[in-house]
Amino acid sequence: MFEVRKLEIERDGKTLKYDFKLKTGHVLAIQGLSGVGKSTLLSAVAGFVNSISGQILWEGQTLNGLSIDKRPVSYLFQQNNLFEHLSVMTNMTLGFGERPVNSDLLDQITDAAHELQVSDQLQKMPGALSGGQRQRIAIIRTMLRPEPLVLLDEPFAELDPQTRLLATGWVRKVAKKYKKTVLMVTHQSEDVEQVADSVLMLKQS
Ligand SMILES: Nc1ncnc2c1ncn2[C@@H]1O[C@H](COP(=O)(O)OP(=O)(O)OP(=O)(O)O)[C@@H](O)[C@H]1O
Repeated sequence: MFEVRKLEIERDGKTLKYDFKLKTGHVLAIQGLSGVGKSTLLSAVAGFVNSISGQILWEGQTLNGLSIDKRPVSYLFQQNNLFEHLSVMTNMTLGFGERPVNSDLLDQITDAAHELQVSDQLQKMPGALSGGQRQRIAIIRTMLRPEPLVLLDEPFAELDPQTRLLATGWVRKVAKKYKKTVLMVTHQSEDVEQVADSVLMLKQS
């Protein structure tokens, strides 16, 4: 179980409040108006933003006070997900610990890249990719990393409708296969239907 219990965060002179539970292995879509605090919630779960009160709990253990690198979290930011000085393939394999990476992981990356139609991009530098290609690379890396809790901030924003359908289907499939617990910010109701088990609608308090 993932639980956010009476969490309060001060931002921009406002107090943002969160309180919800999500079953392990479920995908939650987070929606709400611009500025309501969707990205702030993901940042707090990852440990980039501190709360003034409340708890974030994963499998009964509090994450409050744990440093960013100790949290069981894989995070796709809204922007800047790739290191520009490293090839796409090296970017893909960051965060998996062992070097050289094992052949199972390479197979998973190759299969995912094929499915999301970015196989031809793996040997390039990130600067040579389109926004939508970068986004698919970042989605693959975030989903395949070993951490059980996945945070996706508008992961499909730069994709055309057809590619979006491909990517949403893939995210759902991988989330279920590897029992990932996913918090996904999205403005699109199609994404919610394709990927999510439930919806959290944030409102200004
Ligand atoms: N780095 C920051 N420092 C201070 N305040 C911030 C920061 N980032 C966001 N805020 C403020 O926190 C509040 C919530 O912002 P947040 O980015 O979480 O909203 P959001 O729901 O994700 O919006 P959007 O849909 O536009 O991405 C807003 O009032 C915003 O101005």
